[in-house]
Formats: sequence, structure tokens, C-alpha cells
Amino acid sequence: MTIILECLSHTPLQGYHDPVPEILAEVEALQAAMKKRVQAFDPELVVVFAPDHYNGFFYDLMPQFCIGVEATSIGDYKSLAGPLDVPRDIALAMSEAVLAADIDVALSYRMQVDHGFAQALEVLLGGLDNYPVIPVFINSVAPPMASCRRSRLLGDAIGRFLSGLNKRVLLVGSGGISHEPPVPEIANACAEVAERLIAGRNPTPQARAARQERTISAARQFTSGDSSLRPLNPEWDRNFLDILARGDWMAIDDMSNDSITEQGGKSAHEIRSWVAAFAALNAHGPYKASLDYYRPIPEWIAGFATMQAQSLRLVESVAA
Ligand SMILES: O=C(O)/C=C/c1cccc(O)c1O
Ligand SMILES: [Fe+2]
Repeated sequence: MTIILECLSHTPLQGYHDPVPEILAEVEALQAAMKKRVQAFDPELVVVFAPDHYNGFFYDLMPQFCIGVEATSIGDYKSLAGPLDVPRDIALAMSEAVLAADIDVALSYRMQVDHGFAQALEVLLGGLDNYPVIPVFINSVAPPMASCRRSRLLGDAIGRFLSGLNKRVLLVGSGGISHEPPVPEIANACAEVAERLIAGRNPTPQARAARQERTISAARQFTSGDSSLRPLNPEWDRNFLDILARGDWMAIDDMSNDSITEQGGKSAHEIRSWVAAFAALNAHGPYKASLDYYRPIPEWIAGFATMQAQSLRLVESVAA
């Protein structure tokens, strides 16, 4: 089995409210390089860890973790819509292995995913169904949330399962780092918004357009400095990325949910996708990681980063 990892921030604002052309070109070149790397690796299985933003998962029944046995992307903002090519038997076996490791993961035969999954799949794989993909949802916006430590344990259990497969596996983590887009919260929502958070599946095209317009206009205000949204936090971002590069799992376990919100913003909890992906890689043995890009991009409301990592076992076997 060979295994590599690619982690990346996502933002649905790409293509709606872009930074200056030099920065956009920088990110596009980076994304093209990631795609080329993945093509060269030619994965036989992709496991993607990502959050949802009240498009597929709602408070009518909000799991902390969910493995998709069948999944469709809804196509919010400019993200691709359509089915993912999920290898059902492997997804089921993975769920059993995770449950056997005492992580109570949910299972979905009709998972709906949004730009959190779809953007990463498009960037890395060139589409939603070009490779077999198992989507793993991690709750990152809907309090109460499980701890970062639990995401590490989820990733570890999945990594140990993957180690038993004789396949080339690509691990993907999509989300973060510091950012606080205008995602509503149930605690202080009016009845109409609360209903949307509890049971807002498949909104009307008008409701979807209004939501997207609110985010774009929030990004304009955020960029101009006239916003109550929590600012990006490059120092916190770099520290988190360094923790992952070093594999400092004690530091991960020490990250409280309150500290993540305070330092990184309400959507910084998406770092859980990175934590799970790195923990899955770590379950296979020591790894070597590199931070390929970091820049706070206010136009996208994103502490925007990409990292790649390889199992040292893979490096050794290639070098031998
Ligand atoms: O779901 C939305 O409407 C907005 C999500 C968003 C906005 C900005 C940065 C991100 O990472 C997001 O997921
Ligand atoms: Fe997000």
C-alpha cells in the first residue's frame, strides 16, 4: 500500500470575489501543480475529509462524523454538481473498522455534499467521479462539536483500516484555516433561520441565490475592513500548520473548541479535516510534510493554505 496526502483550504468565493490577479494566478498555479501530482500518483482510492455548511447536514439529525456509502454533490456556488464514485464495499468495511475502533461514526446511503468536498475534488481530481472516492464528513460548523482529538482518533482508525488495503491511497483534507464567513448559528437565530438550519435541505433557487449573495457581500465588506467578522489570524494559522508538519499530536489534543473559535474564528473548526487526514497518514508510519502555500486572502475570507505529505515508508521504497 502506498499513501500520500494533500490538504487544502477551500472557498466558494473563488470566481465571485477574487484577490488581485497576481495572487489568483499564484493559487491557480498551485492548484494545477497539485492536480498534476495526483495524476502522477494515480490513486486507486481517495479518502476525502471535509465539512458541510448546512447543505447536506442539518440539526434535524447532526452527526459529528459520517461516512458516505453513496454521495452526491449539490453544486453550491460554482462547485460541481453530481454523483461521486463511491466504492460501496470499501466504504462499508471502513465504517465497520472505525466502529470497531470505538469511534461512533454515522453512515449515509444518500449523503449530500457541498463545496467543502466538491472544490477539493475538482482541484485535485479534475471532477467528482474521475476516481473512486470515500467522503468522510466532519461536523465543523454546528455546535456542539466533538473535540479535535476525536477527529485525530477518527483519522487514526481510518488510516489503520487503509493500511490493510493493497492500494495506492490519496488522503485529502479540505477546509480551514482561520476564517469566519457569515454562517448563521442556531443559538441566536430567528425562527425562520433556525428552521433553515434544522431542515433546510434542497432550498429554492431563490433562497440559494440570496444566501450566496449574502456571502459575497460579506466578503466585500470584510475586504474593505468594515466587518464584524473575526479577522484572519496568520500567526495562529502558521502555528497550526507547523504542528501538523511536526506531527505534534499532544498539541492537537490540547486544542479546545473555545480556543479555536477565539483564535481562528467560527469556521476555523474546519481544521479538523486536516487533523483527520494527517492522523490517517500517521497511522501508516512517520511522514514528511511540506507547507507549499500560505497566505491570508480576505477577498475569500480564508487563511488559505496547501500542504502535501508522504509516508516516509513510500519515500524509502521509492529511493530503494
Ligand atoms: O457556505 C457558505 O455559504 C460559505 C462558506 C464559506 C465562505 C468562505 C470561506 C469558506 O471556507 C467557506 O466555506
Ligand atoms: Fe468551509
